[in-house]
Amino acid sequence: MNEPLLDIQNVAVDYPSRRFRARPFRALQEVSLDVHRGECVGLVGESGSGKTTLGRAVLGLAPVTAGKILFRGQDIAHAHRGRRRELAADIQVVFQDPYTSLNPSLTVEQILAEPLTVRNTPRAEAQKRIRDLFEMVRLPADAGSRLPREFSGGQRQRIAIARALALKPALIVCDEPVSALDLSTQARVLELFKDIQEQTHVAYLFVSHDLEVVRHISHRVAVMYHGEIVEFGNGDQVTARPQHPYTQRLFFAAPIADPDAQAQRREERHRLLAAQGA
Ligand SMILES: Nc1ncnc2c1ncn2[C@@H]1O[C@H](COP(=O)(O)OP(=O)(O)OP(=O)(O)O)[C@@H](O)[C@H]1O
Repeated sequence: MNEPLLDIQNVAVDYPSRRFRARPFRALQEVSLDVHRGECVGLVGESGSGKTTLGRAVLGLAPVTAGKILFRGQDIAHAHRGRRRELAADIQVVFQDPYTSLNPSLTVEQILAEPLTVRNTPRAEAQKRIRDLFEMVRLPADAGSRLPREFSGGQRQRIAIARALALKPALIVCDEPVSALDLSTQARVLELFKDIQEQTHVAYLFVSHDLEVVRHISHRVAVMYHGEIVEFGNGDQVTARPQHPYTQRLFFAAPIADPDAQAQRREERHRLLAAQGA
C-alpha cells in the first residue's frame, strides 16, 4: 500500500495540571493510527476518551510529549511556527458548532476570501474559487453578501466546510461536525462530506461520539477508550463485530433507528455471544 498521508506513531499528550506541583494529566498514550489519501478514518469513543485531543494534536494545538505525527512522511508534531503556517493550507478543520466557528461580522464571501487572501491568491482566481466552493457545498448563489446569522445551522456548517476547502487541503480534521445539527440535516451534511471526498479526494479524520454517523461515513474506524486506541480496522468489521469488551458494550448499547440494522445487530450479538461461549 502507498505511504499514508498521515501516520500517527505512539503519540502521547500530557496536559499540564492547574494544581501546583501536581503531575500532568496524560490524555493520550501510545496512540498509533494512519490515514491515506482520499480516506475517511472515523474516531469514536465516549466523552473524555481523547478524540478531540488527537484531532488537536494533528492540528498542532495539543502538547505532544512522545511519539511522532508524520504528514507526507515529515514529523509535524514538533514543527516550528513557519512550518506550521505552511501546513495550515494542507490540514484544515471543521468544528462542531457552526454558530461560534464563523466570524459573525463578516459576509460569507469575506469568510471564504480570508484564507485565499492570506495566501496571496490573485483576485480573479479567488473569486472563481469562491464561486466553485458555493457550488461544491450547494449554497445559493446570493449567499455571498449575507452574514452567518442569516443561515440555518446546516447552512452555516456548509459555509464552514467551504472555508475548510478553500485552499484545497489534503486532510480535514472534522471534530463532531454534525453533532449540533438535527437528524435530517445531519444526513444531508454527511452526504455532502461524502460527495466532496469523491470529487476532491480529500482525507478526513472524522471525530464523533455517534456510532451511526461514523459507520455511515468512514472507511476505517478507530475506537478510543481512556486515551488509547483499543480497536482500529475496516469500518464494517469494527462496527459489526467489535472485539474489545468496551467496544462491544458501546456498539451494542448504541441506539439505532433502522429496523433492518437493528435485526442485523441482534443477530451479530447472538453470534458473538455464542462464539464466546456465553
Ligand atoms: N486543555 C486541557 N487541559 C487539561 N485537560 C484537558 C484539556 N483538554 C482536554 N483535557 C482532558 O483530556 C481528556 C480527553 O479530552 P478530549 O476532549 O480529548 O475527549 P473527547 O473524547 O473529545 O471528549 P468529548 O466527546 O466530551 O469532547 C479529558 O479527560 C479532558 O478532561
